[in-house]
Amino acid sequence: MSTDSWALAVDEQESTPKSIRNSRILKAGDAALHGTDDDVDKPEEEEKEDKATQSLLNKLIRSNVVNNTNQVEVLQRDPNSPLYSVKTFEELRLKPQLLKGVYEMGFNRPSKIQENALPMMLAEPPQNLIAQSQSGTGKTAAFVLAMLSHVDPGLKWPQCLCISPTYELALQTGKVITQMGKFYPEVTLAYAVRGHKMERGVKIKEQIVIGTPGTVLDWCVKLKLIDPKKIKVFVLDEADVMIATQGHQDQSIRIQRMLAKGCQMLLFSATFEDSVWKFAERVVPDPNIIKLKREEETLDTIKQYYVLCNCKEDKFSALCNIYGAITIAQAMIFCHTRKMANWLSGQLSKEGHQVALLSGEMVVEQRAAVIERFRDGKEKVLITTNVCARGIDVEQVSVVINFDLPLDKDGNPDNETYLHRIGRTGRFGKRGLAVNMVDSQRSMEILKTYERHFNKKIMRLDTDDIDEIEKIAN
Ligand SMILES: Nc1ncnc2c1ncn2[C@@H]1O[C@H](COP(=O)(O)OP(=O)(O)OP(=O)(O)O)[C@@H](O)[C@H]1O
Repeated sequence: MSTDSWALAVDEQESTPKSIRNSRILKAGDAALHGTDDDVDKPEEEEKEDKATQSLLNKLIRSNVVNNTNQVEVLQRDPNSPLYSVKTFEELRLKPQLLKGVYEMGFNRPSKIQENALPMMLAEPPQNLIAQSQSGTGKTAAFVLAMLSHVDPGLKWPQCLCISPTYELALQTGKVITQMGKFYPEVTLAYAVRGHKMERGVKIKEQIVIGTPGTVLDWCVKLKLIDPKKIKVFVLDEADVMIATQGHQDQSIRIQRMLAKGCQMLLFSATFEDSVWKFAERVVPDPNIIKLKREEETLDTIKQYYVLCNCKEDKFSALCNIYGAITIAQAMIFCHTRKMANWLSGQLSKEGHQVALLSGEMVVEQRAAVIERFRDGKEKVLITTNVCARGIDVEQVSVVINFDLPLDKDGNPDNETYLHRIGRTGRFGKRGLAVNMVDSQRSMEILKTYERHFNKKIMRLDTDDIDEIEKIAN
């Protein structure tokens, strides 16, 4: 392929993801918010949610590191070399300006993955690393610290190169670099992302470059702004999201092939399915590997009930009875379609509830704002559909209402989603309450499937009996 044609292809690939490109700011009164669009009663599963949007959303709403009580699994390239792990940032002998930056960010001690990953990344001679752990466990902060540590501020050319799957994700990582490097102003950062137009042959003085694969490739090959041979640290972030975008995998490999032999290669991913693993092995030769398993969710501490209803109005009055009988600090209510979520939101608002609605047509920043307000307790009820809530943990919610039972795209039971909606990980082992609204023979069958699959009794609740409802709160 000629340079120009791949550059064109790259521009196409790097155009904003659909969900963001089609975005507009919604105002109260907008049809889209109130469900008069033709497509609003389609199950949201039919709308493709891209991984990058989900990842960005998680970053935007996360204010703290995710705790994890699982053991970190470390596979060393050289099993005979000692395995270092650190419990404090001091042990890493960071430059004082960086240590100050770390503390200024409110980090007191390394997160679980950082305990092992940081000594490995900062070791001399440099070691390659593939690291996998769920979103929010501190991977970004770890590689940002590694990049900042390896930079020689006296040299005015790119020395660290980080590629991210999208423009927005690159900007988020850039923010972390700026924050952590706050007391290290000699180190500067350039963004190789669409829209940042550069003349051919201009020399880049910034020591760290963060960008998307297409533009980075452009900057290395076509415009010759970066000399790949001078890169000391190469980071490939969000590998699982990267390979979900067509073309990014090949571009990443092309970039990697241009780097010097001694360049340190680091790859991070939240998940590790086979395709990610194959890609990781191509990008990172002779790697050390660190894995941190996700904490398992369980239904052990959840009391599960079902309510028999005939129609949505019935479900709504059952919900009102529950609200009338017990005090609910915060609840999440799941609906199958956007139309249903809109309707319910309207009904509950009329009853005087403070309701937050998370809806598929909102842009990512709007969704993050809704979740943030709910997380801060500004609204007590969050109504959502599957797609919007997938992968998002709102930890303090103790009551979950399945206004519609979760179904997969073929209308069959979806055990994983059921577990994720109502389950809790060990550390949030607080007692929870889940109420399922059953409105047909079919939904009863689906409920029974969940009961059998998890081998946990789902009890009937008569919402016309206030005394009975009161009991479930105890
Ligand atoms: N050692 C630490 N102590 C306290 N907070 C931390 C620590 N490391 C990271 N954090 C914070 O935890 C959150 C998640 O960290 P980070 O973004 O690095 O995780 P991640 O695994 O890269 O997840 P994601 O891919 O979703 O960004 C951020 O708000 C970050 O500032």
